[in-house]
Amino acid sequence: MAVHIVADENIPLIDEFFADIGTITRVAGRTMSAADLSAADALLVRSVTQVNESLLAGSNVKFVGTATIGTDHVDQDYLQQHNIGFRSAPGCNAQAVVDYILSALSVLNDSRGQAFTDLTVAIVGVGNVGLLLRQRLEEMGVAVLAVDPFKDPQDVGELVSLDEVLQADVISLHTPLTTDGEHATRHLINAERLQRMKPDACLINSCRGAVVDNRALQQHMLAQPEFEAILDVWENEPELDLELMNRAMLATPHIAGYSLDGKMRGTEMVYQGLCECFGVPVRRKLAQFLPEPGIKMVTFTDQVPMNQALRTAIRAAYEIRVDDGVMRSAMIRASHQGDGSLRATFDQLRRDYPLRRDIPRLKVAVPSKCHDLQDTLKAAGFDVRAK
Ligand SMILES: NC(=O)c1ccc[n+]([C@@H]2O[C@H](COP(=O)([O-])OP(=O)(O)OC[C@H]3O[C@@H](n4cnc5c(N)ncnc54)[C@H](O)[C@@H]3O)[C@@H](O)[C@H]2O)c1
Ligand SMILES: O=C(O)[C@H](O)[C@H](O)COP(=O)(O)O
Repeated sequence: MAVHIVADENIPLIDEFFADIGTITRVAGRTMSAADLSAADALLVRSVTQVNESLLAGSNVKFVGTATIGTDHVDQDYLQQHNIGFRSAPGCNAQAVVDYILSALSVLNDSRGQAFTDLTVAIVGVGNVGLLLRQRLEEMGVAVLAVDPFKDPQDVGELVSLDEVLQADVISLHTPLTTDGEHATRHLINAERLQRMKPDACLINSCRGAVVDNRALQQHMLAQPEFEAILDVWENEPELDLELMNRAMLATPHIAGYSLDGKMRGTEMVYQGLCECFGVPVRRKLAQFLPEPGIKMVTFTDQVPMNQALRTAIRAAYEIRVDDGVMRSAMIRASHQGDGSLRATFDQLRRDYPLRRDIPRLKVAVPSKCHDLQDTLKAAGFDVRAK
């Protein structure tokens, strides 16, 4: 049976994984409509497509795959009620988000003349991303506080209350966006909780924009000039609050998870789900398509101070300041153009995002006598070679 697949044009390796399963139609994810699905058996999306009754009613879609970690754009109850198979890509780009946070912390440290180990970092949500971040930071010697009402400390390490977490130097958000129940995360960080943070705390949001009340954050930063925000995600994307962007220490267009490795892993995971749903054998594996990294090795030839070596290695793998600079200049240009330019520019920055690889793909050569440096770089996830 040939499966007709409608796929977001921004999902990589669609032909490589799916061409021998059926026919493929690529459409723009942001503007996908019910008309695009008239002949579809399977739908593959990213986070910018709202998958709900108004998209699916009247279609013959039997499987929906989202090549993303987040699932807040998918009405899973509707899928279940209509017997439509579903697969997301849990953890696919967790490593890329952790790399983003490490690069962000290295910039924060530079601006404050601090080392990684001078900070207490709070992690809100200890799932795939939060737990990997916790492991990396703790092994690097950073003090970590974590909160997660749905997790057992036996599985994810010690947990504290949200009140305690708000006292950390850095608060990094890693929850899904949820709107129901006692622990709903929409506006989890609101004016009152911002008030309870240290005046010079740094809030990092790389999960979903609406987990933070963006207006309250902007006002808080106006009143507390020492407070820093590092923002990858924005309330009402692709709308962007330019005022908030201008106040943020680092601003990026929802690309924390955009490593090649993470995106391709996402495609492989939905491919496996689609094969299972349609009873097709799994013939393709990510390793067939993942290229070798361009930068082969970073070499430290002599004793380098720990913080400097960490910063150099992290930024050789991922330099957040480049993404920040590209976004600011594009958005400022767009703000002088007509209606809709900011939205279009936000999406364009994401569509044309340059190639980036995960930290574990970068080899780092360290003199064999520098044991502490070797250990710390391994803890940060690098492929360390003693020489
Ligand atoms: N910016 C990006 O490019 C990017 C990339 C990947 C993921 N994300 C986002 O990051 C989120 C986290 O990713 P993940 O893979 O770790 O998801 P996950 O589902 O594995 O983990 C989320 C964790 O948050 C916890 N949680 C839920 N409500 C909470 C609350 N009120 N307080 C504290 N913890 C709470 C859950 O129990 C869970 O452990 C995703 O949902 C996605 O929206 C963004
Ligand atoms: O949820 C995720 O996996 C990430 O937010 C992902 O990077 C979103 O990317 P998009 O689907 O919007 O391209």
